[in-house]
Amino acid sequence: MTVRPLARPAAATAPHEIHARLAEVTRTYGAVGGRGGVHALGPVDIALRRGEFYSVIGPSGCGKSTLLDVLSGLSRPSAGAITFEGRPVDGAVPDGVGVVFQEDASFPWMTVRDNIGFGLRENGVDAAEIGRRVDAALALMGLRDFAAAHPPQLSGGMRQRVCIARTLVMQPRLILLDEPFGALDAQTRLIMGDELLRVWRETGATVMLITHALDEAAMLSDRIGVMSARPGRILAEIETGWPRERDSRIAADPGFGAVTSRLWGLLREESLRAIGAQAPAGADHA
Ligand SMILES: Nc1ncnc2c1ncn2[C@@H]1O[C@H](COP(=O)(O)OP(=O)(O)OP(=O)(O)O)[C@@H](O)[C@H]1O
Repeated sequence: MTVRPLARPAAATAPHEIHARLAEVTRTYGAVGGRGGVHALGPVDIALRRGEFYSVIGPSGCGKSTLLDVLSGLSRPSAGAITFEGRPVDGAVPDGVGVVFQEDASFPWMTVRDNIGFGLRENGVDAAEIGRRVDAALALMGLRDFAAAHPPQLSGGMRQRVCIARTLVMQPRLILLDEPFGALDAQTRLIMGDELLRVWRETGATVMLITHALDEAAMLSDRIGVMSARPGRILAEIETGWPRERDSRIAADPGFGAVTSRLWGLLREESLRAIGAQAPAGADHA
């Protein structure tokens, strides 16, 4: 395990192809005339390497979702520059970027098959190609036997698989996930984490995962960006050094404890700061 502070010169990542980059990115909500508002994020610098699995952890309310929103193009940064495959990301989700959210975004009135093919139909892809891609996504996400079911007939984990499949059929080269397993029980989270690792390996996509779970970040990632309390900055980037062929059983690796303790060592102070900042005035005298 190595800790790479962001202050290192860019040459340190030279052997890696940079797939997406945030440079000096900040986001302030509700500022009027350059004053006031909530400074939610930054400045943040992240250089995502093509094909890596990168997770972001940080204290509650530090700006993790904001980071993902600006990187995806769903919202604009207040300052700084974002690029994907060398082109600026500016106010729209670029082709090649797929986003998965925590909340179940499946359409209950459509079958699983129609849910997964939705984006392709909207984009005017021809029926044969839709059929081919949906079949592949159903197989990849273990949903083949449920193609004709409707989401209300499925468990929470399976509904989230439908949402991931719906993103995968668009063949994203960068997959951004915001707490995708947050609503699931602990065992289902582990299984979904393994499925995500398999999808990552089989598609060769770059993945950025936002999570509040240290062990999830430690298990799944090649690198973990640790954020400060709001306004979130990247305090450190930790390389786990795991092999590409891995699953949740990596938690039994002798090095796993060192990764999680390093993460908690960085996060503990920040989490206390985040809670302190949210406590009502005078609460510590109560
Ligand atoms: N649309 C908005 N308008 C005003 N403030 C916002 C908006 N969205 C987020 N914020 C504020 O920005 C800060 C960062 O929010 P964000 O949701 O990005 O953090 P987070 O780390 O994802 O939070 P959590 O840990 O709860 O998931 C918070 O203080 C939040 O209240």
